[in-house]
Amino acid sequence: MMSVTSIARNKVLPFLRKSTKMQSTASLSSLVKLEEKQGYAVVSMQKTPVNSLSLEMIQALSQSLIELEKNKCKGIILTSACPGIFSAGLDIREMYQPTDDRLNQFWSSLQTLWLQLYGSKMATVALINGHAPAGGCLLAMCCDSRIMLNGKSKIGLNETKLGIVAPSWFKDTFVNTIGVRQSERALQLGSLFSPEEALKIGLVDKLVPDMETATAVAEAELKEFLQIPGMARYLSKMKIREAAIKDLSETREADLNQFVNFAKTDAVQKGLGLYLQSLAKKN
Ligand SMILES: CCCC/C=C/CC(=O)SCCNC(=O)CCNC(=O)[C@H](O)C(C)(C)COP(=O)(O)OP(=O)(O)OC[C@H]1O[C@@H](n2cnc3c(N)ncnc32)[C@H](O)[C@@H]1OP(=O)(O)O
Repeated sequence: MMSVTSIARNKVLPFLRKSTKMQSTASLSSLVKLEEKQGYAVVSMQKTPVNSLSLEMIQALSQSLIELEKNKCKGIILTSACPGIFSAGLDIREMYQPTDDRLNQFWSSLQTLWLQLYGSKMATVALINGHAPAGGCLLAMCCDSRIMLNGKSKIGLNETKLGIVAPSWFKDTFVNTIGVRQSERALQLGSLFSPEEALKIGLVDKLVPDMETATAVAEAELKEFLQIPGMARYLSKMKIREAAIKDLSETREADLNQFVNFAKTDAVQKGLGLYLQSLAKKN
């Protein structure tokens, strides 16, 4: 089990051997763990307690994908090392009373991560071993297949419950995954689905009863994708995803401005503040 940086230093993974410039910041490397398997990698988010997607976490994930792709890794299983949580979504503290510079970097890095993961040439399986609200759900939907641990966890785009609006590319990813009607309803209601409900609407592809089974099922799923000739598989995926990817690629600046202006409004700041308080009160 190694961090991005330690893998590069020790030159352990075959697909990381040609590694050149690595993100050297120790804080990034401690957030994502990479494990070598036969021909693929397990990418585990390990930002305790809930894998909230802070700027550093987003950049660590991005850096991991860059290195893996650069070194010809064919597939990944994206999962979490935090018990009961896949990812709590965007780190709300990044959006609450932010500095302009940090907010810009945060959103721009998220755009980059989405473009990388949603358009990845690698085969990608999300092993959703816990809650996956909002940005957590988005990460999972960027993958080619989703295996979810059955139980009490919830998954969905719950942005409206925080008084915020999922941007177009979140919506596009949702629509491409579960269809227009389900997305329209779930986006408005900010629905969070149980694993059984998520399976029913196609938000996840398979449920597993425990982690031992989960790992085996995720590996088998990834291998099924990897058996298909890589270029044919990738270009087929792109036929579904390329319109959304092209759209954000061409409108990044406008999307960034829209997000920054929206996030800084009094109404959004008030809503985020109250939401953070409600999370804190729970404890
Ligand atoms: C215009 C904007 C468009 C972009 C839209 C945004 C997309 C997003 O992703 S917004 C984030 C949405 N996420 C959520 O609504 C999830 C909020 N969290 C939870 O519901 C629960 O924490 C969760 C079910 C994930 C886990 O529950 P527990 O295991 O009971 O943990 P706690 O609730 O006690 O949380 C522990 C600790 O983490 C802090 N936390 C949780 N989520 C976030 C988050 N998203 N960002 C930042 N911090 C988060 C929580 O406050 C606790 O902190 P402490 O009290 O300091 O321990």
